[in-house]
Amino acid sequence: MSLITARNLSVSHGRRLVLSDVNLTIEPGEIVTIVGPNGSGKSTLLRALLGMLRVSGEVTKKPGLVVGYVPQKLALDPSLPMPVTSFLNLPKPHSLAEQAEVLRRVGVRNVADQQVSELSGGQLQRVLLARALLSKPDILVLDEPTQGLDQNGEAAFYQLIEAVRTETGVAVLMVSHDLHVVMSASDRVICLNGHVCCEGTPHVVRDAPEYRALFGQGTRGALALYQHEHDHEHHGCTHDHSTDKDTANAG
Ligand SMILES: Nc1ncnc2c1ncn2[C@@H]1O[C@H](COP(=O)(O)OP(=O)(O)OP(=O)(O)O)[C@@H](O)[C@H]1O
Repeated sequence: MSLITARNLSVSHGRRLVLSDVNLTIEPGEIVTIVGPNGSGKSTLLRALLGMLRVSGEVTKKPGLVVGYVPQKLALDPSLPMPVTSFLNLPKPHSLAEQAEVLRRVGVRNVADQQVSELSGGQLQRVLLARALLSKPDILVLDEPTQGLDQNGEAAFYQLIEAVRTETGVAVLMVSHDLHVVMSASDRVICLNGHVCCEGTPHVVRDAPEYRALFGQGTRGALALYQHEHDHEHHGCTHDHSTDKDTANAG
């Protein structure tokens, strides 16, 4: 059974239609990335899929689905002492051994006693990932998890995500406002601009006219940083939105 299915999903903020008629499914173990310009509705789509917004259409989740959410930013008061080990116990306590194992897994084994507010950007993202993994999720949901990291940091983070997926079989749904390296770490990319412009494997989307109208070809170089081998079937783009080019804005 699919983990999450959206059918004819539309979302309005006030009177403004932000997402219209989105159809998608997330299957167990796959890495799906949503790309699109600023304001194209990526975060709205995530929140709608997570049941945080009123929508029209239908969102179905596998019964008992466990979601590990990795936020874009952490809203912690920096003046409050919060060692990593306490942070990992929110909302549910975990043994020190479990914590040590998951910190090791995400490549920050020595930060347990540090203050969360003193972590570097890359360390913090890994700690947020560790916390999400402690819930043993069926799906990790990440909203622009590498904001503020440089391109190498970004590539390393997505390689880690892929390694975790391979080890645990967790599905991954990520949002990015740009192509960068994230796309090549994905099995499937959904290009969003208020609606699904095109979707498919990274290469299919990269070559799709709808995608190029939004992003041009300037991000090709970043793809070379990290290539992911695809040995499964390619999905074609679903429909032609050549008129999108008139309103395209690379943000
Ligand atoms: N709570 C809200 N109330 C009103 N409008 C909103 C709200 N949240 C988002 N919007 C609007 O909905 C549109 C889509 O926003 P959303 O945050 O989903 O885009 P995004 O693709 O994630 O953008 P970015 O790449 O800049 O993060 C934007 O025009 C935004 O201004």
